[in-house]
Amino acid sequence: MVTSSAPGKVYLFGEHAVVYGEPAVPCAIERRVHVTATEIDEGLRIHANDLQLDGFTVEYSGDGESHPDVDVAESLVEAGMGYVNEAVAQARDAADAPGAGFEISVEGDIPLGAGLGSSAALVVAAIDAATRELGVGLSASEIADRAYQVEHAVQDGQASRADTFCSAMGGAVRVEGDDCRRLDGIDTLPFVIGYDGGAGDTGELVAGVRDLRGRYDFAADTVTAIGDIVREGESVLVTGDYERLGELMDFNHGLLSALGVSSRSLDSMVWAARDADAHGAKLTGAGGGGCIVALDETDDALTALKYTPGCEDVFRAGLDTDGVRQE
Ligand SMILES: Nc1ncnc2c1ncn2[C@@H]1O[C@H](COP(=O)(O)OP(=O)(O)OP(=O)(O)O)[C@@H](O)[C@H]1O
Ligand SMILES: C[C@@](O)(CCO)CC(=O)[O-]
Ligand SMILES: [Mg+2]
Repeated sequence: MVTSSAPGKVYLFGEHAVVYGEPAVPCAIERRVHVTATEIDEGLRIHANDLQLDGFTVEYSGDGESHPDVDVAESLVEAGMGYVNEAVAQARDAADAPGAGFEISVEGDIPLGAGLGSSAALVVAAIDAATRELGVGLSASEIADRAYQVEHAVQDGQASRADTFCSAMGGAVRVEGDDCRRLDGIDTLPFVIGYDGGAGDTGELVAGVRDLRGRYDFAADTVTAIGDIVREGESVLVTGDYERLGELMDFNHGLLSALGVSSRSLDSMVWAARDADAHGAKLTGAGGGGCIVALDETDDALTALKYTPGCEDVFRAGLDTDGVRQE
């Protein structure tokens, strides 16, 4: 039995634009998904207590047998389990063990579908745990690459390498197309996260931006301008100037808003953080609902968000310099 964990992430800058080849800077945070893999004779059994579909906790046997605890459409369960199914397929491939059976247990403290990269953390940890269980040790970058193939497949081709690379490597990273690297020397960033309790549909939101970008040159220019913010931001990041980083985060949020991926609750959390004198605040991830990230080393934004209508949870999440690891 092997347990591995991998971190979630926030985007300091660059989500959505990264899908069109602009650079992005995601940062791993101290919230993780833990996956335990145990080799069994055949098939795949998954325990995922954090995942609720129509109010039912999921216990799933991927070998075609319906499990009695599940009373929702099998197709819904299949969709929910797609990440684990594909991660296990990658592990079987890496170990050259196509028939290996697994029992997989998943638990984490990253809200699902909220822009904090729970899917990437799940896939990265699952590939690591399942390959180690089969006696194969992949490097973090090999895991990142296989995890990207999984996100790409499950999300119908709508995925960048950003979430999976960041989760596998930890720390602050820079992703531009296939060029992925860790940004050295960034050990701490004062992230405060506000969560509206909701979720956005990543595929739909990415498709919406793609449509706008196709219809209006100024929408395409907006995507390029986000890339410009990232290029500016990465040079500011090494100076540790939070005031300017925050200013660029605010700008980035404005452009994401213009692209139609913010929401009333995300905007109101962003404004609550700014009113409390955070250096800056923006939505993180695909948007539509979920989380914002503010930069604030005081407790002011944290306190303000606690009392902001529409903000269900608020927490500090330090930069996690560790990526995937065996527990
Ligand atoms: N702890 C978990 N247990 C079971 N499934 C999980 C868990 N964490 C993530 N998942 C899977 O990942 C899906 C959420 O992935 P999705 O990409 O929509 O959101 P996210 O990764 O949290 O946010 P984003 O991609 O915007 O950063 C869940 O619906 C589920 O299938
Ligand atoms: C919206 C997006 O840029 C980030 C989602 O966390 C999509 C992706 O990069 O795969
Ligand atoms: Mg995801």
